[in-house]
Parts: sequence; C-alpha cells; structure tokens
Amino acid sequence: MMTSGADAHGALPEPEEAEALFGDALPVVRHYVDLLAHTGVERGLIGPREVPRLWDRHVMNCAVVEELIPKGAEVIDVGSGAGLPGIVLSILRPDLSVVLLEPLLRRTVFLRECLGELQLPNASVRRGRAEEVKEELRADIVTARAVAPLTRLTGWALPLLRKNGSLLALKGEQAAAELESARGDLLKQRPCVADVIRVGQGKVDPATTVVRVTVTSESGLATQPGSKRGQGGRKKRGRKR
Ligand SMILES: C[S@@+](CC[C@H](N)C(=O)[O-])C[C@H]1O[C@@H](n2cnc3c(N)ncnc32)[C@H](O)[C@@H]1O
Repeated sequence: MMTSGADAHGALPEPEEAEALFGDALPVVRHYVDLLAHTGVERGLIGPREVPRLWDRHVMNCAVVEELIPKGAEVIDVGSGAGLPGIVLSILRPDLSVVLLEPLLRRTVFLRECLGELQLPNASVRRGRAEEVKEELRADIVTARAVAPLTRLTGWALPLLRKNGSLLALKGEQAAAELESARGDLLKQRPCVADVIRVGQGKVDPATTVVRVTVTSESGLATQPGSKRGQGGRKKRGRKR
C-alpha cells in the first residue's frame, strides 16, 4: 500500500522556485514528493536523511534537464530507481514518452504504483538491465542519474539511441574530468560528440551538470530490415506504418 499524508519524516520544505518551475504540474509533483517521502522511505528506496532535500537536490535538480529534451521525444530513463529523473520528466512534459528501465523488482513495483497514483499515461515501466534490452528498445534520449561511471554507462546507453539521439547523464562536479578521461573509450563504442552542460541556471542552485553524448551514426538495429523499431518494438511516431 502506498502511504502519504501527514508528515512523519520531518518537514518537506517546498522551495519558492517550485511554482515557477512546475507551473500547473505542481500538485502532481507534490504528490510524487509525498510518495517518495513516505512509501519510498518505508521501502528503503530513499534514505530518510534525503527527505528534507527531496525538492531541491532530487526533484528540481532532475526537472531542469527537460531543457535539453526536444518536444515529443521518446525517452528511456536507465536505472530509474524510485523514478529520478524519469517520473519528474514525465510529469513536467506530457509530450514525452518515457520508459522507466529498472532491473530490481522492488523498485519496479514502486514505479508502477507511482504511475497509477499520479496518472501518468505517457510513462511505462520496463523491468530489465540496459544491456539486455538493446535489441528491443530505441529512444531519442536516454537519461541516467547515479547509475554507473561514464564509460560503463555509455556502453549500456549508446546502443539504445537513434542517430542524433543523446545520452543525458546527470553528474556531479567532476563531470568534465570524467568526460575527458572517458572520451577515447566513447569514440570506440560508437561515433559521437560529447560535452558538459549546466542546466537550470537561476532555477536551481547549484545548476545541474549534465554530460551529453550525442551519437552521429545509425544504430545497428534501425538499419536491419524487419527489425523492431522504437520502444518495446513500436515504430517511431510519425513514420509510415
Ligand atoms: C543509485 S540508483 C539511482 C536511481 C535513480 N536514478 C536516482 O537517481 O535516484 C542506481 C539504479 O541503477 C539501477 N541499475 C544498476 N545497473 C543497471 C543496469 N545495468 N541497467 C539498468 N539499471 C541499472 C539500480 O538497480 C538502481 O536502481
């Protein structure tokens, strides 16, 4: 059972900036924060010490990544955990189609319950590891936060991307150094360009640091005749069926 309501885990200070950031979506975001602070903590998905900083350090920090996602994009959130950043993005951007990819059953149960409670028809949950779904899933954007070091992460994420698609890896202060030491390996994995971007300036403090890796070649799957295309085998929207 999902629990929420009266706050048993300490105050949940909502930053003033939340209203401007989320607009009409704010009530749904509040509900999600409440689920994280209660059910998420009870089930061991969120550390109790994270509760007072759920808004700024987790939810808002993830939300600003939407600046880098084109309209109507298909997104895979690799290692979604309790839904960060995938659930936040699906609340904020109803135009997106988001797959929350997560191997651990306990977490996928929570994610499915959240999608039901928050009524998010533009998101779905897929239980699995990124390296296991590369023959099936394709996306325009792959997001990942706190999942793996960059070289391992790109090994999982780049095969999931369509040509010109991007991995958006939410990283900390060491992002630029991590990218520089990984650059040679990235190019061996798949032709790509990579940079470090700070998003959410003036909306979140500190701004969110993202390593963006954009692939410049077709994926193997997309060029195979008769192969499944798109998420879960769906053809990409707008293409002739
Ligand atoms: C530290 S948690 C981060 C969760 C969430 N992204 C966040 O920022 O709160 C890392 C998550 O990555 C998942 N994970 C680990 N290896 C994975 C893989 N190969 N493919 C997909 N997810 C993976 C774990 O199960 C876990 O939920």
